[in-house]
Amino acid sequence: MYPDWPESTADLGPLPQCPGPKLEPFNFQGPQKIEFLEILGEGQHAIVFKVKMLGQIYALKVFRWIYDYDWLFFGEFINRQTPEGLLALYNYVEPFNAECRAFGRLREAGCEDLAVRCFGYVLLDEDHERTMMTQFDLNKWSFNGDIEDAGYIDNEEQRLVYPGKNGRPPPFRCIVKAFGNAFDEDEGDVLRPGLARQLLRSVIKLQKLGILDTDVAIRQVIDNKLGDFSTSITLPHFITNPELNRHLTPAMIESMERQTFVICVNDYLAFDSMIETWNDEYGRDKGRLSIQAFPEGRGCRHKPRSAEKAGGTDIKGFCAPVRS
Ligand SMILES: Nc1ncnc2c1ncn2[C@@H]1O[C@H](COP(=O)(O)OP(=O)(O)OP(=O)(O)O)[C@@H](O)[C@H]1O
Repeated sequence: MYPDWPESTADLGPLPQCPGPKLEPFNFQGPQKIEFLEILGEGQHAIVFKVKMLGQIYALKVFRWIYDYDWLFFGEFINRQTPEGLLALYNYVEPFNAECRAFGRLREAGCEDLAVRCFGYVLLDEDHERTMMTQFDLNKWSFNGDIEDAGYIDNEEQRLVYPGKNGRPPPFRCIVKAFGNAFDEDEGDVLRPGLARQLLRSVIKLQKLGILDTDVAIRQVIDNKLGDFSTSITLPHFITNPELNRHLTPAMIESMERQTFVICVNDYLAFDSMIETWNDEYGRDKGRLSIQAFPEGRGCRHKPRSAEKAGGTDIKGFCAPVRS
């Protein structure tokens, strides 16, 4: 299921292998060569390194092996009996694939300037995996599951749950992005009206391009742009096109229709929430912002909707069918 070890660059095709946008491999113009320089940061889904490749500095996002039951909260629907049931989810909602699809859409639409630039994916070869692990004193648990569960060695090693050929653990999946400055209020970065307006315009444009759930938050801003799409939903997707996944029941489909609406609204609520938080923490010293997605902000005074209030389903997931 995970991409297997390529025998040559000819084995590297666009990913993920499902209908919709895809990301091309990074072109090393020869054998893979990566110089790891430092860790830039980490999040739920990945550890991000500053690297040098072909004489240029990039940010290399190395994805964790997120537990399948955590794939956008779809885990409990995984039909483990058939590889096809798993793939129907994996290709769309597993964080590496979700991010490949969003960047693939930006590229095919000629809108790459809307977000942090992406230069393709990389499957780390064995030598580079060894270098990365030893140079930064990482181990297999550093990448297992999400950031909260990563260190618990009593959990199963997700990387081995779906091994490649001959039972070998599959290669690490990475995405190459432009190296930039992460927004940091502690370093004096200020959320100015111009930046706030630009971010709101980006959310609107991303939705028009069929990229939803873009995790709008100030911590995501790199060089004044959004660029973390590891939980995003890019159309066509089984959430909006249930015919793409024949394992869905009518109750799930009904639930997903409602959730699609909630997710679209939530991108804007997240924007208003970001502004409100900024105003609360820095408004007095650095100037209050009045830019809002909804009239009066926060969805006409509605807070982002919680799971139960959204109709018995989780806000980001679609786990519980509304009627069952
Ligand atoms: N292009 C970049 N240039 C510089 N630093 C970066 C870049 N991309 C990511 N980082 C740093 O790495 C951190 C983690 O990256 P990112 O948000 O993409 O990971 P994630 O696991 O998807 O996060 P989340 O938990 O928010 O989903 C960022 O907060 C930022 O500090």
